[in-house]
Amino acid sequence: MIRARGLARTFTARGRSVEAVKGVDIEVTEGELVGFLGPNGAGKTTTLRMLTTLLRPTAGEAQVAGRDLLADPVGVRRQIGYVAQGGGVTPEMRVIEEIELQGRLYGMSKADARRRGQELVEQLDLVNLDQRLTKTLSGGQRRRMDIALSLVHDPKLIFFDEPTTGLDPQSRANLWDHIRRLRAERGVTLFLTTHYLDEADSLCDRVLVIDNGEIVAEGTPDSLKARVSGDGVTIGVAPEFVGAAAELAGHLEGAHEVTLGDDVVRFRVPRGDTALPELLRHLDSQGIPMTSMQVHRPTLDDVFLTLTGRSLRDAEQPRTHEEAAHVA
Ligand SMILES: Nc1ncnc2c1ncn2[C@@H]1O[C@H](COP(=O)(O)OP(=O)(O)OP(=O)(O)O)[C@@H](O)[C@H]1O
Repeated sequence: MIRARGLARTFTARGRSVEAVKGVDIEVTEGELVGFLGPNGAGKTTTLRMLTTLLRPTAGEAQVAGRDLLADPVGVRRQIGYVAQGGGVTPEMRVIEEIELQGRLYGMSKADARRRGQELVEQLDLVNLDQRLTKTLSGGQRRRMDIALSLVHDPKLIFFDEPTTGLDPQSRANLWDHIRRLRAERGVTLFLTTHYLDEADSLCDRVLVIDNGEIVAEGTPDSLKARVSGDGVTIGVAPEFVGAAAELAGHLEGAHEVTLGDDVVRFRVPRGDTALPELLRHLDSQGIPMTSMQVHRPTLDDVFLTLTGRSLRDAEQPRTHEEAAHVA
């Protein structure tokens, strides 16, 4: 569905060059739900805008939905849907009118646009909202309408730019359900950007991690997490036993990163669930009581930390609006 090679974009802002995307390769197969994860300013939106023909790459090439991005941008546009961040709608228009208008813009007859509008309001749970003015919709309802708009021409590939940014947890969960259903019921391929770790983890089949314009990792959320060297284990022991307990922990197979606290020992092992009983036996045999234990499975944040030395949360940088305003 998507095959990009060496896709790059450099911006020139006030004589300064910003390499927003530094030659990325992207492969997405039909029916996949792929997440593009990275901190603010990593290059996600720029990549998405290139793949959706809104921005011309400085270098590279891509096939998107079977069309050549550079040679046939109009063909690409016909095949894809794009749900932008806060896409523009007419505030004084009713939801159904907005969707029907979109159908008309795609060349549908009035009757076809009406039929399609009905289908989509049903599909996206907008039936009771279809006569509302678009400006009165809540954030989550608005996102559902944006999705309906992007689906009017029945695209097989849909791009979402940060679909749930700014939504409360309940609306986010609701939107995830809609996104999952889109894939299950319509078999569409989905490519979304996000800086939410939980979104990438629970929604996406596969995740591409981008940092500073480069893809630093890719794989299923589980395989990425498996690359982090093991589970994090924290055990509690009385302060006088910390040294001895750390020594025992350090001898477990594959144990590393052993650190000592006042009354805790932390370490990593390939499998926390099998290492803990073994450690418990060793502690018992030395008469050391364990007061607490915790196994922390690696998260995508641990993946990012391992790859870049920074936490994804710490890596969040405020966007340089000033730069964006001065594109040469
Ligand atoms: N029009 C522009 N002119 C100059 N620099 C730009 C422009 N657009 C983006 N950039 C810069 O390119 C880099 C990547 O930006 P991009 O918007 O692609 O990041 P992002 O990962 O989508 O971030 P966010 O999560 O904030 O949307 C940033 O350093 C940004 O400041």
